Amino acid sequence: MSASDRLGAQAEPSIEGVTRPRQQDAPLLSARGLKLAFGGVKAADGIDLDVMPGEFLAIIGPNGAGKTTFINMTTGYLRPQAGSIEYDGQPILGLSPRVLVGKGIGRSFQLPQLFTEHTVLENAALAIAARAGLWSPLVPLLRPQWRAEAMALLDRFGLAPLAEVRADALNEGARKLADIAMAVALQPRLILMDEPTSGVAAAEKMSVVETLVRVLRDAKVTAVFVEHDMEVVERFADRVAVWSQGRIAALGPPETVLKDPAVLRDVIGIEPAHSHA
Ligand SMILES: Nc1ncnc2c1ncn2[C@@H]1O[C@H](COP(=O)(O)OP(=O)(O)OP(=O)(O)O)[C@@H](O)[C@H]1O
Repeated sequence: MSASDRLGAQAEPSIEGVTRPRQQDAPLLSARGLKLAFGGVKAADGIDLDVMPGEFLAIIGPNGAGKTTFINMTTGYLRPQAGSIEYDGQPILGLSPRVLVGKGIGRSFQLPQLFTEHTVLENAALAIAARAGLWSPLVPLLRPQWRAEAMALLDRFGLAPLAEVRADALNEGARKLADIAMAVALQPRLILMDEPTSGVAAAEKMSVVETLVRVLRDAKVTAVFVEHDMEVVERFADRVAVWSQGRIAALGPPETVLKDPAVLRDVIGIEPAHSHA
């Protein structure tokens, strides 16, 4: 998918639906019995998951476990063969990514989807213009209010000093933040992030995560993120879901799940020190 597909897909203005009262403790996202097989590969084999408003839920698991498939199903890029997904109490299966963005479901990608020949500021302004339902490579920066909003957005992500830098000249940490800033420009209530720290140098990884967590918490955005770095999971996730062969093998707070001997062995690759042979 190209960067322009991404914004093109998000450019349609949202239609305000009738919101019905929700219980305080109702999940924002609720998946039940999701199944999807590619040939003989079961990428989802009965996924049940509730994500509560305001929580940060990390998804961990080995390569090929079906983590990205879950994000693709939730954001309208893949349709499961069985099961249901509700967002804010409403069924969303079959809705396009564009419609889901309008409903407040944002996403960032493993490989950032930026307009590489444009500056960071232009990228942000384009996302803001897309939210307004307008699309033109030139119009956004001609509108002073979009430029001002784009600068304010970049400032929240600590990217203001890089506003005039072309996206293809950014290091990976800044690129990831710029990508997430574009998703935040679309004002999501829920964001799904596929490996927000992959490729980011170890020295800057924590500051990248601290920045994005601060911005998302300030904006009261609920987050689901795929993560391979257990230190990041431990520090920033409220709960962890462990994916294994298309199923959720464990779910709970990091302090519990990351001590589970099976998780240590199968996901993190550490043999537990004391086993009951
Ligand atoms: N569009 C597709 N067509 C065919 N097979 C697919 C497709 N998408 C995913 N798969 C397969 O489904 C399985 C789960 O893939 P998925 O990308 O969801 O795993 P993952 O847990 O995100 O892995 P990774 O950590 O490597 O990104 C893999 O075996 C993958 O090859």
